[in-house]
Amino acid sequence: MAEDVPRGQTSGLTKSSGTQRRFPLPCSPAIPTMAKEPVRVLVTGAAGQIGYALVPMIARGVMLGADQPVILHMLDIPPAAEALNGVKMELVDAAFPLLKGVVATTDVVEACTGVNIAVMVGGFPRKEGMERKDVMSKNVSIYKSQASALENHAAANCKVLVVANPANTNALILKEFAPSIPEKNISCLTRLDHNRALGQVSERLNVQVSDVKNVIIWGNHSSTQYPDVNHATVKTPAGEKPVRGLVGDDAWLNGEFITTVQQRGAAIIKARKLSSALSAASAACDHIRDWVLGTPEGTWVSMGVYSDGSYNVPAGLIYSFPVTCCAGEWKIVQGLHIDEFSRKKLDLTAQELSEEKELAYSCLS
Ligand SMILES: NC(=O)c1ccc[n+]([C@@H]2O[C@H](COP(=O)([O-])OP(=O)(O)OC[C@H]3O[C@@H](n4cnc5c(N)ncnc54)[C@H](O)[C@@H]3O)[C@@H](O)[C@H]2O)c1
Ligand SMILES: O=C(O)C[C@H](O)C(=O)O
Repeated sequence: MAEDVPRGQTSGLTKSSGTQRRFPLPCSPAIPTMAKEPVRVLVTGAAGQIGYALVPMIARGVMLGADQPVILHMLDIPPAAEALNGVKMELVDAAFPLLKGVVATTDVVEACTGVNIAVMVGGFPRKEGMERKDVMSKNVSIYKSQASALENHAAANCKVLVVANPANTNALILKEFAPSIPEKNISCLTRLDHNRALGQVSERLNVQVSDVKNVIIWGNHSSTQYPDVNHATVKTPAGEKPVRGLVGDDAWLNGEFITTVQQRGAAIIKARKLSSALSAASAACDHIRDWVLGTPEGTWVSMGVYSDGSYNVPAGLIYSFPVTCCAGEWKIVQGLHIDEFSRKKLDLTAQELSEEKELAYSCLS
């Protein structure tokens, strides 16, 4: 595989018995620490706007940690090859200490070879006035063909995050056409919606967003998603308090709050004439970081994962659930009370996902 290691980025490293050791530097601890092996991270659609926001975050350690070296694999299509090369040039110019190599290619096999993490952003974004279903036929066929490249060439146990819309259904198609990738390794991004819900609560209560936790996004990354605050809390000097009690306005929480989060993607498109990018890239980092490094004690996050029938969500859909992560594995949070209002919303978004699944298969036949 052609791989360029940015000049000067291996200084201070030497090979010893197949492992890399760091020379003691003036400010380093007396006992030299073992440098970690680089993790290979694939970003498809890397010349696009999410890609442009995402690759520097990964190279800076936002996704995998400040001590984790990475090798970036960037894929785009031939018309974007020159722009992709420009992104690669900028990565070299940024001299990121953690970045140990860059593979920039339009060859899907080269891009997928040996990757440990795959962030699938490549595809056609929704434009103003388009519904997500309009981008379905273009995108599901991409995910069908990239499924086999990942299945055959990625590292064993590669973790896959699908960002491109329709994210849940693209992830489902990828799963179905890559049968040897364990279903627990395939997910889609609803962390952006989760973060949007945290942001709305924090603005409404005028509290730090980092003090709000355990909102839930149920279902599809679409306008049928259900942002649920029934179990969410805010850290206060007097302990953790339920969001519902602190807000004290059920009409807002059951109405405007939900529609604001559901429609936030469309609102960004209306304002920017482009879909969200920096927040999507940041959420993709949050998603992978928590999956790989674990969620904090007592905190859950939302991930689109393969339904096992929990909460009576039909099995066989990629559906967003509250999950906790530990040792690289996610687990759906069980036993949460679902009231009648919520039940209807969980079912409605499941219904849309079943319809999308049918439509996706009809686009592929
Ligand atoms: N899940 C989420 O929360 C979320 C949020 C925002 C955007 N999105 C979606 O993410 C996707 C990317 O958005 P963007 O704004 O970066 O779009 P963009 O058009 O700026 O970039 C997409 C890139 O994908 C490339 N591409 C197209 N087909 C490809 C293929 N077969 N293989 C590899 N690359 C390919 C394009 O050339 C382009 O560079 C869109 O589908 C968008 O709707 C999802
Ligand atoms: O809604 C969209 O198409 C854009 C994106 O998925 C978003 O949520 O910002």
